[in-house]
Amino acid sequence: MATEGQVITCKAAVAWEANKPLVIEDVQVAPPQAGEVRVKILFTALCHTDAYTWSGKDPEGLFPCILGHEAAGIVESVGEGVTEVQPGDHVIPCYQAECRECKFCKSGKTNLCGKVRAATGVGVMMSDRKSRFSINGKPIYHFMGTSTFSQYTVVHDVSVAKISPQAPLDKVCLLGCGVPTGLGAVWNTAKVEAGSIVAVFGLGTVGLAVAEGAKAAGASRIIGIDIDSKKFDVAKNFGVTEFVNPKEYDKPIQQVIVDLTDGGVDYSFECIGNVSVMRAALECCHKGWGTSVIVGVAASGQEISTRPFQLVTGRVWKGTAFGGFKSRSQVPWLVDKYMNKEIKVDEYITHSLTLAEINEAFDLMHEGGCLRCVLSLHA
Ligand SMILES: NC(=O)c1ccc[n+]([C@@H]2O[C@H](COP(=O)([O-])OP(=O)(O)OC[C@H]3O[C@@H](n4cnc5c(N)ncnc54)[C@H](O)[C@@H]3O)[C@@H](O)[C@H]2O)c1
Ligand SMILES: N[C@@H](CCC(=O)N[C@@H](CSCO)C(=O)NCC(=O)O)C(=O)O
Ligand SMILES: [Zn+2]
Ligand SMILES: [Zn+2]
Repeated sequence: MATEGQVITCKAAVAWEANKPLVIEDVQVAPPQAGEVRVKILFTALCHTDAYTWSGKDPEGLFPCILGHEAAGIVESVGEGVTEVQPGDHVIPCYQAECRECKFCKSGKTNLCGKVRAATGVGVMMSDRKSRFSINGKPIYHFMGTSTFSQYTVVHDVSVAKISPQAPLDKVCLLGCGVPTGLGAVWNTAKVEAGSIVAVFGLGTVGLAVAEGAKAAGASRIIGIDIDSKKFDVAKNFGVTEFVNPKEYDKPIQQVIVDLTDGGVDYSFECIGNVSVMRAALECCHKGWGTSVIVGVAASGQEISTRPFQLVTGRVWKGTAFGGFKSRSQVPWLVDKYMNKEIKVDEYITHSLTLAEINEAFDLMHEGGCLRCVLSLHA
């Protein structure tokens, strides 16, 4: 049955309130307006940023909403003026847009895009500042411009990457967030050189992708730091060469790393979202040149601090969003790299469930053995 131009009623997981279990609801998804694309989501993974917003600690968190931002699907219909994708195209929604026209996109200095960010930060679409989701007439907010915990979603055309139709959507959904973030933090943000000593704080999906990226960049030592020793075995497969569990030391962890590395590491990455660890990650860097990249997302109200002397003496503090990748241009390239077996994806998937089991999937995220759980939306 043709659905183009019609309201679609489908299943979606709705976060009615912070921290309350998600509820599978029948949701009405309006047709895409000018510059918008309606996507049938086939597979979505869960990222810790979904859990963060759901927890109520995200200053941009609005309820009720449909979370989810690491997914893959097929274009169902497009609004007026959309030229770069058409129904049937295989796509990955991109929470970091790329319009190629705004001041950010044209700067050549950042992957951030300003075209739709003001709307996606308040859960609506740009053209009329309204949501395309509703339940019996009550609007439900979008999330990160993606809302992939729904069988159908509407995204801006600048927020969707067309990918190879050969790519398995149940795998490449991961290329919507965590894996590119880690790889890009190393390749684009830090620009790690061969022979570097690297420290990775937090060995979840993002930290393991940092390790994978550092190995590909030719790092000589990749030190993985995690308070869960169970992470260490699996981390070896992603390139981690040595492990440190801060719980096993009395000294501050930055001192432990400095002592292990003759003065500090060349590059460090914080992949947890803990502001004390962010400080340790900066302070374990080598005097004169060590660079620390903040990847983890810290809760509303949290602030970072260090002695300015740390920066005066040459350490550099940076951050990264989506690993600095330009989404629409580079996600298809990452998909091709996966298809050519140049980057891992399958190895990060530890669990597969259905949309109806989404609350169990969130519970799994807090267990050490879970990296990414992929949900099938139409099973
Ligand atoms: N900047 C971006 O664009 C971007 C993109 C994706 C995810 N993120 C953020 O990156 C972070 C990591 O995401 P993830 O999915 O890999 O999370 P995760 O929870 O799977 O991994 C975090 C790891 O950190 C470890 N850990 C927790 N506290 C620690 C401590 N004090 N010291 C050492 N290790 C500790 C945990 O045991 C776990 O292994 C999250 O904050 C997420 O929101 C940021
Ligand atoms: N609303 C949050 C922002 C959190 C944040 O920093 N998000 C990252 C992506 S995390 C993906 O898992 C990001 O890309 N930030 C840049 C942007 O949002 O434009 C908060 O305010 O804490
Ligand atoms: Zn994410
Ligand atoms: Zn732009």
